[in-house]
Amino acid sequence: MKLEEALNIIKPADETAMNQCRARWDSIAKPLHSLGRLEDGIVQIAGIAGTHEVNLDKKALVIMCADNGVVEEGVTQSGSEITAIVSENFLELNSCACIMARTNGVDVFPIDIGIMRDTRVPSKKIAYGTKNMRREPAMTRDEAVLAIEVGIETAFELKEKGYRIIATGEMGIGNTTTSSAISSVLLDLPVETVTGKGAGLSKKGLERKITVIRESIARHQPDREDPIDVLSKVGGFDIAGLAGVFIGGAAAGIPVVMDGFISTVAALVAMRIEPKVAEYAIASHVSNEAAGRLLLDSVGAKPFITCEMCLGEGTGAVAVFPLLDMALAVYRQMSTFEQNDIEAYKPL
Ligand SMILES: Cc1cc2ncn([C@H]3O[C@H](COP(=O)(O)O)[C@@H](O)[C@H]3O)c2cc1C
Ligand SMILES: O=C(O)c1cccnc1
Repeated sequence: MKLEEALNIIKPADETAMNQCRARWDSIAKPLHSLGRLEDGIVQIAGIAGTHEVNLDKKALVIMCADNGVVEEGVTQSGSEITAIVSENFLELNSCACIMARTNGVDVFPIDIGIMRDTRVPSKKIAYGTKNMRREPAMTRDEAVLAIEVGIETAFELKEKGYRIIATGEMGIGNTTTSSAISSVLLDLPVETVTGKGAGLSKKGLERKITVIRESIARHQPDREDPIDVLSKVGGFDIAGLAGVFIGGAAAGIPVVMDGFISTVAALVAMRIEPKVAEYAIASHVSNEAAGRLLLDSVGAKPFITCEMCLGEGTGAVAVFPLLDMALAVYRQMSTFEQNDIEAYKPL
């Protein structure tokens, strides 16, 4: 599906379903709103799915895998070759996110959207890695749109297969550099405020990373009002693909869970392209990366957990599934005030 077409079919979340869901929570024999954000999460999902009969039986984790040309500037501790190795490990479920997913009955879908070599990972490759953004734009505008459309297509495919919720993850050495560049431009914040150590860097390495991001932004002058311009000049295929998953989820009526720093940057890009996407994106945790909290605040999303995680791959997104499952079990099974012959609390 084309980007324009997807944007055109995004509807606001279903108010009736949300009100019915809220009424059910308020009828359950417990203090009002005492499961806090867990209740809000189920209400949000009801609005997205368009029914108060929330069902999260089938869950997917999409991991967009891609390389970043800017790695040749020494902004990471490990080399680009790690992207392909870790991405192929996803196929054997041999990664932190995959093990967490398997523990929770979540199916994993890694996608090679731009790894720099051919891999065994199912391919929707746009190119063999992006260009080095310090020297030239990371990708063309057409490539950025194509990568977004890969994500849109993926969300629709998963909906078609019966999945009820999608967790987002990524694998791409160098993608905290691109994420910081996008954050700095879209949030209009100094590079040093939104840049951290990523998968690990010395103090000197962090200084170099900040300089490289500053130089890349100065060279290309991405237009803050045009998120696709920003994505194509200083972004990556993984982030573009995930932005597409957020847009596709909104268009298909399926909730999409943000993971940490990189995934939330992708959600921010998607929301800047179409603000209605925010209603379909669910926060999970607060990344320990420098801009983790800042980004969540900027997209107006409240996380369920704070575990000081900063791993990526979708680990944080998958970590909230057991919480949502427990909330949903209470929502479905718990008896009401009326059944217990207790006078209901009145909403204030
Ligand atoms: C072995 C390994 C496994 C990973 N799994 C996720 N990441 C995480 O680290 C990368 C971003 O950090 P940076 O921008 O510093 O490269 C991403 O691939 C992210 O998913 C990993 C990183 C490594 C090294
Ligand atoms: O929060 C994240 O997503 C993250 C942070 C550092 C490295 N990789 C991922």
